[in-house]
Amino acid sequence: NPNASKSKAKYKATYDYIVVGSGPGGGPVVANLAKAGHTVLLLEAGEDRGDLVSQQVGVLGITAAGDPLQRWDFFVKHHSNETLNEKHRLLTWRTPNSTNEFYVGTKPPAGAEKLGMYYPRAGVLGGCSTHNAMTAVLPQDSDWDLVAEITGDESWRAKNMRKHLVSIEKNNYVPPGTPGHGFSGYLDVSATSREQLSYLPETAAIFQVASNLLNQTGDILDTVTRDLNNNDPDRDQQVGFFGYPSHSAPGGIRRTSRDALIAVQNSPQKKYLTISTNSFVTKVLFDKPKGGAKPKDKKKPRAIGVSYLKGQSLYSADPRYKPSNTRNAAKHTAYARYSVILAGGVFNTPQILKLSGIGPRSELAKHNIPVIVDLPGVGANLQDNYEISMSAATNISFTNISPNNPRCTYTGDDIDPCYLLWKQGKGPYTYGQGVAAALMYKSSSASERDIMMWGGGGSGGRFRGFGVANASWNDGSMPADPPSSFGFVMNKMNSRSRGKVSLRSSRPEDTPEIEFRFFEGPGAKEDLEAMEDGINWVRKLLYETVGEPFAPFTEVEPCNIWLYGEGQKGCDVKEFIKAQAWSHHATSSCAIGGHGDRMAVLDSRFRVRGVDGLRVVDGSAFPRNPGIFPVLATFMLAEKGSESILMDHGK
Ligand SMILES: Cc1cc2nc3c(=O)[nH]c(=O)nc-3n(C[C@H](O)[C@H](O)[C@H](O)COP(=O)(O)OP(=O)(O)OC[C@H]3O[C@@H](n4cnc5c(N)ncnc54)[C@H](O)[C@@H]3O)c2cc1C
Repeated sequence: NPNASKSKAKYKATYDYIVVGSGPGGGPVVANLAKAGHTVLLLEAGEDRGDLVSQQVGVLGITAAGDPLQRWDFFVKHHSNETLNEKHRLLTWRTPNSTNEFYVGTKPPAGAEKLGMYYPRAGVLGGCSTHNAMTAVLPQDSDWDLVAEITGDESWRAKNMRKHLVSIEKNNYVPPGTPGHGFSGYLDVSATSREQLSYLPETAAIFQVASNLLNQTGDILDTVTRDLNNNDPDRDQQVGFFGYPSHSAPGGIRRTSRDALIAVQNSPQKKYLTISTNSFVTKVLFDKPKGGAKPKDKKKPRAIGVSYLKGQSLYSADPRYKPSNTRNAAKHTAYARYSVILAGGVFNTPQILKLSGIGPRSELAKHNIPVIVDLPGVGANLQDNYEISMSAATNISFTNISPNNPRCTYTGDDIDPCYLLWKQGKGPYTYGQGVAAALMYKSSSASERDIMMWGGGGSGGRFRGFGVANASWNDGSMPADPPSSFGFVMNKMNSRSRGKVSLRSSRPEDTPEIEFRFFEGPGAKEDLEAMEDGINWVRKLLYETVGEPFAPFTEVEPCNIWLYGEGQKGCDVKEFIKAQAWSHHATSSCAIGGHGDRMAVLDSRFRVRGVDGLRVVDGSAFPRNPGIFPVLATFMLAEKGSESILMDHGK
């Protein structure tokens, strides 16, 4: 870089690269840059809470997700239509006069402030990989191929992207040497086993019928070990049951992007790595060079560093936040010789860009933010998977015949018998996933499998979305499922809604406004039909195919007999899906796009358009929400991003 020595003198730049955020996008980039011998500063707003049991035991993710030491609370709108938003039974309100901070439901107490739908995120070292459900499923090949098609950059083709899985994966469930998998990377990937399902005889019996209904032959205990991430050319057409893969090591130990950083800290390259936690980035700093290396660069502003605040709980999504935290925080600046890389996640990366003057001109003007680049795509194109649950009460109870099946408290302490067993390498927490198998389904008009279902007997299908911790739930519209119930939760991939992330204010500590626009715009009808198709398939399975001893069934979801009465009169499945669907796999708010696309925020090498020295490498970069679960794709994207940065180093 011809400007490097000049910049160094002028700005006392101490790092080659600055990376903001340490989730599956940022964490591996930091590690790769340090491994390549470049000095790198990681600025992470949260703390390192790798010491917490809830981060170590994979199935305690839900405990970690509710923990004020780790969580960031966002409240979002599913729809632009407020009447529809108010129908969701998990709508959340702030209750200033109650012992609980929040109320969840549709009949709030007087004076409660409507917040929106709860949307969990993690504000800690390792980002959401420290508390997510660890489901590690590859995106469809067409998701990668799409990037190649819209940008003309053939390196994004699925057949090339697979090498990034191979390089990071430490696979624990296929025979060593299986093509298309890696066995010595930092990211353990394990899958559920036949043993796990064999302890659940009634669930296994229904799964067997479901498997046969999808023309899968063979014993269900064998089919639930199939590799969901296989390298077959027709993988994205394959339906039926598979093992449920998760980013965890044998014994149910969670693996995260934090592990990539720890590996560097334990290596000779640690001298290149500076991790600064409790460091909340507020703005990217730009230089407007008088003359660039090439004439075409002349007018491009260059990112030279960032401003950040140092201190704990500086973002209002942090439940421990107080305005005085931000007021009292020390202000810092750091400079980068080569590049600043934003990886703050799908909500924060567009927020940081906009606060820095990169975004839609009119929105920046509204908040009196000087425009560096008018980039209308920043915060647009927000996408997510839809989720809905389906379940029915059966005639019998579901059992668990495992010799190690105590009643788990999910507290991860010495009163939790499952944690005590886990420490000995036994019991349900060692499985890595609470569910025994993944079921892939292709709705009738889809060209590839487009739905994943997971669940089972007893608690199966009981998940209805995320509720914020410390809330009262006194809305009678959601009676508990009977213990005899069986069901699935459905994830619909590649949903066609396009939402947005906009600034609420120019204060960095304020969370942005997030509107998903579920089932709005082109493709909404097809998405609804696909989800209804999935529900109808489950109904066919339960009410027409599974017989004794389970029948008769009583529908719990979607057409709840307690809500709709005998015959479920008045229950419109599509209306139910529209009102009650939820999501938590958001991506694509700063998307890669082609040269002629004015909504493209990034080029295919992750460079922010219109400026130099600035990239985005996190879930917000995907032009299309990848597959059913985004995290494995984001880990791979981080490898691709690292490759681009290293190839361009010094250019
Ligand atoms: C409860 C839950 C369950 C999930 N389950 C699954 C699953 O099973 N499978 C799956 O595929 N996906 C799952 N996901 C989604 C998945 O974990 C995310 O898509 C993924 O972690 C996104 O990675 P990221 O790097 O883009 O962002 P994140 O993981 O969100 O990381 C962003 C990081 O940036 C930091 N940061 C943000 N702003 C700033 C700032 N201004 N300054 C400094 N640091 C900042 C944050 O603290 C955070 O550490 C789940 C998510 C949640 C919340």
